[in-house]
Amino acid sequence: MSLTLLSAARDAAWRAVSTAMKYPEAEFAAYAPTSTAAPLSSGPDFAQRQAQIDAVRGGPSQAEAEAAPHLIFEHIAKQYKAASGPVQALRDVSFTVQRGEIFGIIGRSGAGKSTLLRTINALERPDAGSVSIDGLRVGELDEDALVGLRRRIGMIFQHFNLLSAKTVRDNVGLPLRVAGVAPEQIRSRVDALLDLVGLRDKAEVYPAKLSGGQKQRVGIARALVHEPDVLLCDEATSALDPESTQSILSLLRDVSSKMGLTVVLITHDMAVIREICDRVLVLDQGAIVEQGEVWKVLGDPQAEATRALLRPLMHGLPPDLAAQLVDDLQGRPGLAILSLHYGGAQRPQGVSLQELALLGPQATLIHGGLDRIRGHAQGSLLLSLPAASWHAAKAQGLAGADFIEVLGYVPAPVL
Ligand SMILES: Nc1ncnc2c1ncn2[C@@H]1O[C@H](COP(=O)(O)OP(=O)(O)OP(=O)(O)O)[C@@H](O)[C@H]1O
Repeated sequence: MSLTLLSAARDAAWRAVSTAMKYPEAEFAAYAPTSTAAPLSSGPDFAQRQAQIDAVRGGPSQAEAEAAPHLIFEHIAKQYKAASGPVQALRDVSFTVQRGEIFGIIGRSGAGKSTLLRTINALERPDAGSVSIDGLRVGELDEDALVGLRRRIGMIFQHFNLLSAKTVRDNVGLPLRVAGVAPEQIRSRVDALLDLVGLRDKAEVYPAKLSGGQKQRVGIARALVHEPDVLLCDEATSALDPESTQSILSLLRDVSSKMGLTVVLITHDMAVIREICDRVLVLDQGAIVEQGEVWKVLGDPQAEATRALLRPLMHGLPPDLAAQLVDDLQGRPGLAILSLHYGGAQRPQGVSLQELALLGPQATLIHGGLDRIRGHAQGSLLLSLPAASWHAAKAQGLAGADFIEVLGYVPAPVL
């Protein structure tokens, strides 16, 4: 087949893929052939391009490259024109993501998460500001360079976006086939990826016969076919049950560390952030309201939006128990109900029972719990105890807690 014919055949295959998929061509543009690039064999063309640029510029030292952020967002703004008027989806958003980190973006519905995520692979163009990847400004890349860039950025979706008429093997291999990779290379790369995601035995199965978790594993394998160095996850576990969510999150963590992938994920579920992310950024109405290491943000949330998103994870007092405690307090003068809060900053090893013992033998643990986030113990414990022992314990410190809230106290009668 002549070169022109090969290129025309690939164009046709590409058009068939985008039509069959029924979502924007741009989303699958990583599969499209470039007008100038040779068929992809295996090489990371984006990395090569970067290496060439580095060579011309004198190149960063390895230490500099490791310390330099992988992704840089500078003053991103985006406004949509809706029927009801303009919608400001992003406002002056600036942050960085380090190479190899798992970075979470959380916010309520409509906060701007998808818009922000899609600026990374130029599925959305900001009105102002810039996104840089390895020092290259995404907004300045031409179409061919964008195709190269998108091959370095894998993406997985909430609803998996698999082709129902293709087997697992063909779904995973499709981007390579469209990019013109030789069949035997496709086969060996797909086999390796199916091994990685634990689906080798499902290679010839159609998506309809897979569970949600298995479909997302196929989505992950497909996102990794071009050996990307960035993986974008768009609510990747929102359609999954808790058990599948756990297994997909641990697969992502595994893949990220094995392949040195930078992962950027968006979610509205703080449990996902707690489970997998190194750092988190909280978006509210298009603006950053908080960001930092996950254990710090979760242990001491500053913004109301963060607190609202955290509420489902709090070991809060169930309403029926609260009512019972009030009744209980009425008849027990001298009793106090305390909530001991642990933010985790000083406590990588957990909470010592010796410290809790300072509260005395009559202290009763009523409710609560601790989580461990990146080695930091966080949570709260609700206790009842005679106020006198609380005062004694206070004199010796806070029984290990970062702060203690007195929820109720019935003064003892004056004799
Ligand atoms: N194509 C569009 N046209 C008009 N408005 C849009 C468009 N895309 C997004 N928006 C609006 O921009 C705002 C941010 O949307 P975006 O999808 O980025 O938020 P999100 O945090 O991802 O929300 P969700 O969690 O519900 O997916 C919302 O108010 C949304 O309605």
